[in-house]
Amino acid sequence: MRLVILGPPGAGKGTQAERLSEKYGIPHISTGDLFRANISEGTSLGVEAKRYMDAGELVPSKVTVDMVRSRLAEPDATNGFILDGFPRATEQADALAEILAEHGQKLDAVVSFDVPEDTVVERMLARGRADDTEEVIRNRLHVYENQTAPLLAYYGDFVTHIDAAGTVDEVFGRVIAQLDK
Ligand SMILES: Nc1ncnc2c1ncn2[C@@H]1O[C@H](COP(=O)(O)OP(=O)(O)O)[C@@H](O)[C@H]1O
Ligand SMILES: [Mg+2]
Repeated sequence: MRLVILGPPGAGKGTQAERLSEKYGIPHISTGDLFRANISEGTSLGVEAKRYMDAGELVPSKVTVDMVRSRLAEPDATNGFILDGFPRATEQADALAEILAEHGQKLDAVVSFDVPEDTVVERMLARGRADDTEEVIRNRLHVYENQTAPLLAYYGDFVTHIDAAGTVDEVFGRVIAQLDK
């Protein structure tokens, strides 16, 4: 299964992607996690990405797409993957379609986690990651509305909408009920 998870920051994409990865035996690929790993390892990609992440801005698509392209070329991703945090802009969605076409593949599903803004802000403040301060959160939500939300129209009827309010177990139940259809 080749799956993309969309939704605002704090919607619970990473949590659910982890569980889906276990259930379906396919890798959870999170661009945010890949950037954070690069930051801890002190790579030049990490140094570049950190500037944008600290401000709640998108890392430039060129470097992001290159990173995803090499990750998807790894053997564990040949039979499927769960993409979390990518694509985050329509040009990234175009790039993803191209990468998949190069492998003779296409997406099986795009799942959108729908959750009210108040809830995501609460969740992020509770999580307290480095980029989870109130000011950066505000900017990330703004960037989400402007650059990422248009992906819902981009994928149109292909999107499966999930109510992402509720407990982790409740949301997981809703996701697999849709995917197992
Ligand atoms: N596809 C992407 N394109 C550009 N920047 C990205 C992308 N994915 C992650 N980032 C950067 O990493 C930050 C954190 O992303 P992420 O961990 O996915 O946040 P969340 O889990 O709250 O949605 C983003 O605010 C952005 O700076
Ligand atoms: Mg996440």
